[in-house]
Amino acid sequence: MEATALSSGLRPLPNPNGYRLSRSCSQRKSLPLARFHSKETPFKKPQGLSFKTNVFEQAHHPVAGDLSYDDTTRSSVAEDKIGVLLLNLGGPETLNDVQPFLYNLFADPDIIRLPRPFQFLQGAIAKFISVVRAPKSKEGYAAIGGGSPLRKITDEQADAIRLALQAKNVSADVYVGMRYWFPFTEEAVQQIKKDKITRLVVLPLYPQYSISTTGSSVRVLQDLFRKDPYLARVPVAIIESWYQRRGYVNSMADLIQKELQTFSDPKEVMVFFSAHGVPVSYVENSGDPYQKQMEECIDLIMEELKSRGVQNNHILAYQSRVGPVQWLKPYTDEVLVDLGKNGVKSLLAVPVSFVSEHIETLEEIDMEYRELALESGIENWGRVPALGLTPSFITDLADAVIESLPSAEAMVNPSAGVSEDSESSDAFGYIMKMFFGSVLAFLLLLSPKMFHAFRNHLI
Ligand SMILES: C=CC1=C(C)c2cc3[nH]c(cc4nc(cc5[nH]c(cc1n2)c(C)c5CCC(=O)O)C(CCC(=O)O)=C4C)c(C)c3C=C
Ligand SMILES: [Fe+2]
Repeated sequence: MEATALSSGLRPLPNPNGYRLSRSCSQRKSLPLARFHSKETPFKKPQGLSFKTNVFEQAHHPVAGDLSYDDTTRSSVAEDKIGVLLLNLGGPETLNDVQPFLYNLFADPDIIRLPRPFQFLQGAIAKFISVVRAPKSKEGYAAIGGGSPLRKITDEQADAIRLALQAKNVSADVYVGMRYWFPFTEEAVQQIKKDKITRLVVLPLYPQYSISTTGSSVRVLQDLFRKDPYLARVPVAIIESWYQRRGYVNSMADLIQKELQTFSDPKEVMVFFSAHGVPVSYVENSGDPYQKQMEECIDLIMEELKSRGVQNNHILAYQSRVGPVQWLKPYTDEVLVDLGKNGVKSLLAVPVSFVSEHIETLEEIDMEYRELALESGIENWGRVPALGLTPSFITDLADAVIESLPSAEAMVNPSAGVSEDSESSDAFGYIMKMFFGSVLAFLLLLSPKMFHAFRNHLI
């Protein structure tokens, strides 16, 4: 997989709604995919690539928490002003934010992937889907208190990582950059520049890499860095995935082991890993490593539990599908029904693709799936909390940051210079796109199948 140079050919887009617009798909160049790693094919750091690192080599570090700055970093790093940028999805903070948040999400060309000739319709399609889906989404957010807890939790995680780094003699400013809501990645990057950070570690809060999550956020970041002469020269390391780190695996195993004890007969409990899905085409056509990494992640957690004498049966299924395409299978709702039919009586749900509580744990798992499971014959239901501020987990993320510091490299080769925006703004083109886009959106709106597919989780 190569780290393709991305053009920074961005221009400001008109913003009729007053909220954030993603750039249009037509401005997009090919996405540099993550370096993948597996047990069979150990990851090797590619020669000559910049702006990415991978902590596979440190994945089997013996004990989380025993690293300190002096152990691993070169002396030149000591003079740096270190920044850590946590990347996350973001979530609507009020019900009024839901539709614009959904708009930002569906306007992302890494979420709705249109064939090139149709890419100019991205904005109109995003508008259509966000308007159609908003009522259903609002119901979900209303059920969990009127908004997403993601910002608050991520801010707390940022603070905890800062303190964990401090305890290891690393002084760092920790920033939060969200992809689809406040504080946006762009805001975080502006602050990083203002604070004159001279070495940056980028830590996406997704254990497994997907084009739709880490890939999308990193693409935005690369565009921002390549456009700015100061940022282009800041050494940056990106920790692309960290599901294989001992600290993460052990922390997950701790949570599962603890929760199993709440059942009257822990040995009989089916451990049910529920991961956020992605469309199958991501994996099969675009090489998204998400499914493979997810399966490896589950294996590692189960191996760890086994080594502790915990031998429960387990299963992995995928939740939260949207729209009229095939998503990774098996689907969580279908598996729950089958397990109930097949006589499983006790089930422990484990959210595994995300490290904070959010709408899909608090509403989809705790409410929708719990109800479905109980209706299907499952009698005893439990759910493992998201890792959140679990100390062993936070300490391990701090270790991952420290380990990656020496490998940070500038985004842009100084001799190559910084690319400038090349596309001039074209008002006529924009009006034409909006006109045809609106016509298409209107036609889509008239299609009951499309309406239904985007309004509900299920097709
Ligand atoms: C690893 C995690 C995630 C992947 C992969 C992912 C892919 C993905 N998501 C959508 C559509 C939606 N996601 C929504 C919310 C949402 N998604 C994730 C994580 C992943 N998404 C999280 C943590 C959240 C919740 C944020 C919060 O507010 O708490 C939503 C909005 C909620 C809803 O209406 O259901 C949508 C829509 C797609 C299409 C996709 C892959 C292509
Ligand atoms: Fe999602």
